[in-house]
Amino acid sequence: MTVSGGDEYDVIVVGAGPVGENVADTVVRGGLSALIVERELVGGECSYWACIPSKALLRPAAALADARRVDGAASAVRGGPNAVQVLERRTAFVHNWSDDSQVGWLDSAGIALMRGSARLVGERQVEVRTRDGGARRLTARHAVALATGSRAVVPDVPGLAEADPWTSRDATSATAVPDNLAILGGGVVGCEMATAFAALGSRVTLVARGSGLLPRLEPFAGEAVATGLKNAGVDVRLGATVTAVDRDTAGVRIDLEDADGTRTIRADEVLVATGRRPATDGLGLDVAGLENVLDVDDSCRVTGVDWLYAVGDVNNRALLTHQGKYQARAAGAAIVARAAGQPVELGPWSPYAATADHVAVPQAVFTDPEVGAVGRTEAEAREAGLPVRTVEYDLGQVAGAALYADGYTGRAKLVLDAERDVILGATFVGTTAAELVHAATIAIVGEVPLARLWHAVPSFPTISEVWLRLLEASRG
Ligand SMILES: Cc1cc2nc3c(=O)[nH]c(=O)nc-3n(C[C@H](O)[C@H](O)[C@H](O)COP(=O)(O)OP(=O)(O)OC[C@H]3O[C@@H](n4cnc5c(N)ncnc54)[C@H](O)[C@@H]3O)c2cc1C
Ligand SMILES: NC(=O)c1ccc[n+]([C@@H]2O[C@H](COP(=O)([O-])OP(=O)(O)OC[C@H]3O[C@@H](n4cnc5c(N)ncnc54)[C@H](O)[C@@H]3O)[C@@H](O)[C@H]2O)c1
Repeated sequence: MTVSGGDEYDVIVVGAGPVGENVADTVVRGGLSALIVERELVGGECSYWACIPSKALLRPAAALADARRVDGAASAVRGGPNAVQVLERRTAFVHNWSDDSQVGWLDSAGIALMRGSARLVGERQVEVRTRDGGARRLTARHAVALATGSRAVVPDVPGLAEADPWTSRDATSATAVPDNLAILGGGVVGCEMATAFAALGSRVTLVARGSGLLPRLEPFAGEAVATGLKNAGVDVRLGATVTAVDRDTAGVRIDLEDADGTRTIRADEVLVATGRRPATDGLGLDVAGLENVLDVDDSCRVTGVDWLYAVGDVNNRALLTHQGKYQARAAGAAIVARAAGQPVELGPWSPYAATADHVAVPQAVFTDPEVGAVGRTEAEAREAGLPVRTVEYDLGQVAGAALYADGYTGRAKLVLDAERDVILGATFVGTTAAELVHAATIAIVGEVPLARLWHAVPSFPTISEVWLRLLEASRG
């Protein structure tokens, strides 16, 4: 193989997902040159196989459910979503898996693109294997930023890998709806895909090994989502371990063990939704003296390697597009400042530090009911040794919620620092509840005292009035 090259850029970014794009954009805006290397599609997992297609699959059923919850509108709703049209709408949102428009954006932003698979081959040296079988050697004058994302984990269950399981990629790019779908994993992917495929007509069995769904969130969120899934016809099996999987001509056979003993379920497809790991295989990390775990500081610079950054899913800090893009803005700003020889202060809330990763990561889960959460759960706050008190409120008691949906059910909870009287965490569960989270994010990041929040008056009659009720409850 011939290695050609000699090209130099100020910054080389590996991976053109949302995070890599934002690192490159930030450094170019800061006056540096940048090349981004991408081996699949510009836009990454989020645009083509994750956030965008999953939300496109979920939204039609949510729109129908919204109408069904309002007397006077419900009678106009006949039947469920049209699966063929839903899949077509999803395909339109992912531009039929073409990245032409995102390539156009890179061009307009002044970011160079090289298609191929990149790996580190020396200090600030990257080799790109191009699709024509060639290889190019590139040099970064200032920094290399790894933004290679994450990969679905397929657990070591006998027969599972051989049974050709779906990962989230297969689910979000499905061209047909399986009659029977088994889902392993009760986290965000498992719950969202169970919601989507049940609405599209699959008989879904969701197998979770823990005692509840969405185990990283407040327990009441997982309980409400489990109830919602059961109401949608999903067979939710908690505390279940998959012991073996086998595929034959009739589909997939899954052996389970739970509190009631052993049993076998059958499905046309099995979706593995048991978490993700950083995509570092073949990246040449050994060249920088690194193992496969990338430890970074708050500017996302890799510990001990001053020219290397790891940003977004690949650093495993927060596997979310918005948080990865936030890291990208901090890392990009730090790269620009360091290139200019300016001091980069990484104290809390500096423009170069992704401080919010530690205290205020927001997440919206698009199940029915929706979940919006930010900051610490009560359990996390207690584990951190913080002085905790909590307030909760029934969202159905808020006038705006009652008007929004007949018989609205939902709940809100604030985790408070009992000494500083500031918010540490917030969780909202209910129809359209994820929209309530950003107010909590602002309060946490701003460390706004409850006494001052009292003056932030929510409009009547919006669901946001839950904030007033929570503050009233916090006054005892
Ligand atoms: C089903 C699903 C739904 C999700 N929904 C949401 C959501 O609603 N909201 C949310 O915030 N997050 C969501 N996420 C998480 C979100 O998708 C990720 O956090 C986000 O994609 C991370 O962005 P990234 O740029 O770090 O990585 P990616 O989007 O994975 O992009 C990495 C890019 O790097 C490229 N690459 C990798 N290795 C190399 C190499 N060696 N050379 C060249 N290129 C390489 C890849 O091809 C890819 O294009 C979801 C995830 C899943 C699985
Ligand atoms: N709306 C959103 O923001 C959104 C949507 C989807 C995904 N995501 C992101 O993608 C990431 C990955 O999602 P995910 O759901 O795959 O991971 P996850 O970590 O949220 O959940 C994985 C679940 O699988 C379980 N599990 C692990 N190994 C298992 C095994 N061998 N058998 C049975 N269960 C097992 C875990 O206990 C956990 O409950 C998340 O961290 C999330 O941040 C976000």
